Amino acid sequence: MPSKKALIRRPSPRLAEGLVTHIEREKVDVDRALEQWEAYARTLREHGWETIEVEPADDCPDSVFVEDTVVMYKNVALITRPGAESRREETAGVEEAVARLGCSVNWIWEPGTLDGGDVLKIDDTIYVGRGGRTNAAAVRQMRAVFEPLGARVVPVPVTKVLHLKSAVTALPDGTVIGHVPLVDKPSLFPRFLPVPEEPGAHVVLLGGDRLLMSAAAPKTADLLADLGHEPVLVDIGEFEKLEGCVTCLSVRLRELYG
Ligand SMILES: NC(=O)NCCC[C@H](N)C(=O)O
Repeated sequence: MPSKKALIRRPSPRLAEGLVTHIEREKVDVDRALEQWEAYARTLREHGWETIEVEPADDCPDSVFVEDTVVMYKNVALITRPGAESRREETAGVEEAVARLGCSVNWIWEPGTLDGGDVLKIDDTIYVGRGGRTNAAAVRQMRAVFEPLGARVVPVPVTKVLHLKSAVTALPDGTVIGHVPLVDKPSLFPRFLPVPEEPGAHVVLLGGDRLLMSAAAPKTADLLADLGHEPVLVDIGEFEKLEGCVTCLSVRLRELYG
């Protein structure tokens, strides 16, 4: 049954200690981040999404990036085992939240490691980035969980950025978009549209033609608007300093029952 709920998680007061892997560390303004997070959540609600706050994890600096802790397919939640050890404690609160919503719950087990940011779903195709955070054992485990439900799991290499979805996401019609210098192999995707800015590669589908995007990608917003989409821009600059993007601040639950 279609549902429009989105998990979000309030930033930790320790946000500024979050991990940085592929970019230079910059000072994060935690108060500003909180304002940006509130505006992000408000935007989801303004576009018809009921936001559900996962219990905050104040000791986990990266916990606001809730997308990395769970992957949804239909009403089945796969609780991840994050590739960075410092993020492993984030999953407990998320597991509780999805169980309370009536999802079936599965887990990635050791030696598997998986970050939700490495998972891009386009209908029943689930692309998984095999990069710094996600390993082959997790790809096999994900196959075992989701393929019996009708999915096809397609692993793709990720070497230039933190996560697959740091490099590419998909438009409502399934076209994959990405900033070419950061995409390992654009030809792996059946339809690929290059975008001119790195943050332009990240869209969250709000419904209809509406695309939630970073305000840091104005040229891409113009390009996509010119193609008939409706960009909705949010400033998430403090999270971008920690390699976050619009996708990682929420998990949309689109097929819950009851
Ligand atoms: N899915 C995402 O894009 N997550 C961003 C995670 C950023 C965080 N600082 C990390 O390195 O894990």
